[in-house]
Amino acid sequence: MDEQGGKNSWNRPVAIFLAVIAAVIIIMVAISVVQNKPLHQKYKYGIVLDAGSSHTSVFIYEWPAEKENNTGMVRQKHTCNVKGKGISSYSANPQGAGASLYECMEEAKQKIPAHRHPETPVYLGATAGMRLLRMEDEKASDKVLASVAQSLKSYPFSYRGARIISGQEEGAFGWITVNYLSENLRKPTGTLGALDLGGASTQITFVPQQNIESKDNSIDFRLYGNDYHLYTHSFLCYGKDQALKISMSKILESANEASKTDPIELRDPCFHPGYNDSKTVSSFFNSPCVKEAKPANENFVHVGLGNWSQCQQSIRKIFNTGNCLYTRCSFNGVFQPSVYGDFGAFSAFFFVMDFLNLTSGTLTTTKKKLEAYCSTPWDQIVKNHPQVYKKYLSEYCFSATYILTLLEDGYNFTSDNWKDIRFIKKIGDSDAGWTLGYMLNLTNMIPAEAPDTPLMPYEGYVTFIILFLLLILFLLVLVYFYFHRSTRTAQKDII
Ligand SMILES: Nc1ccn([C@@H]2O[C@H](COP(=O)(O)OP(=O)(O)O)[C@@H](O)[C@H]2O)c(=O)n1
Ligand SMILES: [Ca+2]
Repeated sequence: MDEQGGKNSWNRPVAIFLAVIAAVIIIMVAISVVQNKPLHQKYKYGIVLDAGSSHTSVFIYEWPAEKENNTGMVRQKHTCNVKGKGISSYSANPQGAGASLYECMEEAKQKIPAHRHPETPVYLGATAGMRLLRMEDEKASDKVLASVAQSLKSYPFSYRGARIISGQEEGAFGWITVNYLSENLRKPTGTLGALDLGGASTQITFVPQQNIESKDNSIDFRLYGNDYHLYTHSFLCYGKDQALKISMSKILESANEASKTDPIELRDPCFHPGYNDSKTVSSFFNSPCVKEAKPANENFVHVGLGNWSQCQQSIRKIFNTGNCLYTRCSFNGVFQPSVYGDFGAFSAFFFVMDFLNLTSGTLTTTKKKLEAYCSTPWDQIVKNHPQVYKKYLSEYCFSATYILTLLEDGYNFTSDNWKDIRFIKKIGDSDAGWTLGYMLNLTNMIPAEAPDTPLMPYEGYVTFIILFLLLILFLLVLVYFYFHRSTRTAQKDII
């Protein structure tokens, strides 16, 4: 009887104990399931139009609504290239600028859920093409901006402005984009410098080791708890299309002086041997970047020579490396500290170097390959790339030689730090360029401070909860055995 009664008194606490274990586990599992129930993801959207000198692109960004201020949450959802040339080409027909946006904006309406349209901000930023038009004819540039503004206001989105952004903004927001996307901002060291090459201007932006001696070149940002002191400079007229105009106008001017023929024959080392095309002088002397005297003849014959080293010599003439009033300069008297750290080189830096398979390799091998490419006969080049529009195809030798000269003679990169330049188009899903940084800034999505609690990824969270449950189970089993043993010992003692 005694033994029977002892067993019963031993069973009840065990049953209670097991019930408590079960309840704790059920509660923990329930909490973890509720916590991790894939929330019905609510996305927000933003639209930025990059009105470049050569063309306009529409970028649609999206991000989870609850995670606005977390690193790397905004991603590129869609891009659309506006048909035709850049908005600055509509100076004689401003209405055409607004109308040109129609197809891409209609596409944006399809890509973004309708209930989000009214809250989706849309920004247009115009770069160097419009800076040049404003220099030449401010009224015309105002009309073009008014036309694109009117067009954007006619869509169901939240219109937030159409303006010409400054060269500093273009450089700084390009830097923010690449560092946001590569999540470098959370590390105290090791940011990525940004090199952007457009058609009409080029930007260099990085965190230097030296003092920034001119305040025009300095920008401060507080991001993710760190203060960044950036060097940035934008060279108007040093995009690849304007650089070609400047370089050609210099050769044309001297060819005109030497030539007795009509039309003038322009013998150009930067074009392939066998290249021969009739062109108009006005198509090169139509920019405020060109300062040379315009030859009287309107027509000239453009003849290629395919001589890389002569090509580089002629390009060097557009960089003025004297007259530096600071401790060091890049060119044209512009202060620049020594380049420092890794760089992402995007836009036309990437398009040109990628087309020529020159995105990897040393500076010496890159030069050798380019030399061979430039001396390849034009008919061979055309045969190798039948699908590429001939105007673009003919300019790659010039463009790549210009890129090497800008980086080496202009920005003072050397064979030693050439490897620090990464030619990139995208980081993850998103294009490198100023548009993402511009939107993050205007929507206040660049947090100044680091997040208080670092977010745990979903998989990490689940693993953590499972381990935690196992630990609790283990502890309870231990307690149970301890309790069990002490009960039996107590029973023995009684017996
Ligand atoms: N697939 C592409 C797209 C653009 N590009 C060139 O990239 C440059 C883009 O410049 P952009 O229109 O952004 O001009 P900016 O206003 O930035 O100076 C132009 O020179 C285009 O011709 C290219 O080489 N390949
Ligand atoms: Ca651009």
